[in-house]
Amino acid sequence: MATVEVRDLRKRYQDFLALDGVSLKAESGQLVTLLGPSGCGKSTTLRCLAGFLEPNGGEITVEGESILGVPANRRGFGVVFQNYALFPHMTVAENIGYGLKLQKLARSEIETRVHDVMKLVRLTGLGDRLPRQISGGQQQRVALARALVLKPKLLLLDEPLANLDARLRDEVRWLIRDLQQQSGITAFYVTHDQSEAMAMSDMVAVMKAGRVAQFATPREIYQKPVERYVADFTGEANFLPCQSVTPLAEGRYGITAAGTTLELDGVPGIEAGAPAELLLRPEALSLTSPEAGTFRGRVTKSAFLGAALHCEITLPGDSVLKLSAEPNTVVHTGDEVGIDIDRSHAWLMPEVSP
Ligand SMILES: Nc1ncnc2c1ncn2[C@@H]1O[C@H](COP(=O)(O)OP(=O)(O)OP(=O)(O)O)[C@@H](O)[C@H]1O
Repeated sequence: MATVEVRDLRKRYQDFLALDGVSLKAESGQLVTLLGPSGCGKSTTLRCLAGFLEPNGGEITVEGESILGVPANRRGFGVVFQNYALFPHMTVAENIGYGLKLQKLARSEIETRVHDVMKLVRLTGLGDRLPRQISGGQQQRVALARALVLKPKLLLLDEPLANLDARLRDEVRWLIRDLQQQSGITAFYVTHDQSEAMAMSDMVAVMKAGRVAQFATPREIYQKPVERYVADFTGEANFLPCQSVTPLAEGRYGITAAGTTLELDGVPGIEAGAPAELLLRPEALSLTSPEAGTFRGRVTKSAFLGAALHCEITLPGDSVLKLSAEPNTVVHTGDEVGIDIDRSHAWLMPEVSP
């Protein structure tokens, strides 16, 4: 169990600044996800944590003690990567027990621990197979077992599900989360998959070009993003430009958007008249009659998707809202409709340059 803190981490590759002041913290027993598009610095951050890369600035502490300068093999961390890197000539059990053998533990203890961890990751019965004789999902579970058997202080996972098909991803994802929670181990998890991040994490760091755009719980990241970049990266989103913004209280605003005046919550500190936009997640929107809606617009697209009817409504000023309606709703292209919004799911954000 360990509290891990990363403060103002900087890493330069030749003249390219890959990390430009990354700060985040994992409380003991938490799973913290680094989420972001390719190239934003997720793996670089994880490699600095693992000790494979030396940062150019900043600090990493475990239980308040700096670990910079401690070699990777002395950190006591478990590492699982997307390419499992199993030893091809060793059996599953030998792969899992390899680290314990290096620690020169007694054979009987190695056997017990390997047996226990194989049960935990549901590999019982496969101990004598070679890596090429088991499936991709099973190989990834071997990699996980190999890390867990060492009872690491910290588990570092870099896109561990990337090579698995959709069904296996789901299965291994829940297995990782279950094991991490049961063992109470602190973990950092790298992914570019938003749903994976939302489902598994205690905290999410959304990364943008070598920085952390927002560090918060999955719920906060989704419902209260600090800017469009975060909102876009964490799920379906509609954005409506605001014509006027008036701060009413800390984090509370009066706004006008698409001809409608509203009062709602948003990112604290937006100034009167500053450029701002309204985030409306699809589930915040429902169709109603033109007279009853918060907004009024015309249906420009509708498609039956089975569980829902997907609709696109164009508002005055040409903004488009996408929403899911009840599947038996009858609407036609060109119909005038009203849109009701659930204010608790509407959120005002400052317009930030990309
Ligand atoms: N050894 C290196 N030399 C030079 N540039 C590098 C090196 N490793 C990474 N970079 C660059 O640093 C940036 C961050 O890379 P990093 O691997 O941390 O990104 P990432 O968010 O993990 O991306 P991905 O999801 O594609 O793995 C990228 O622009 C990458 O091209």
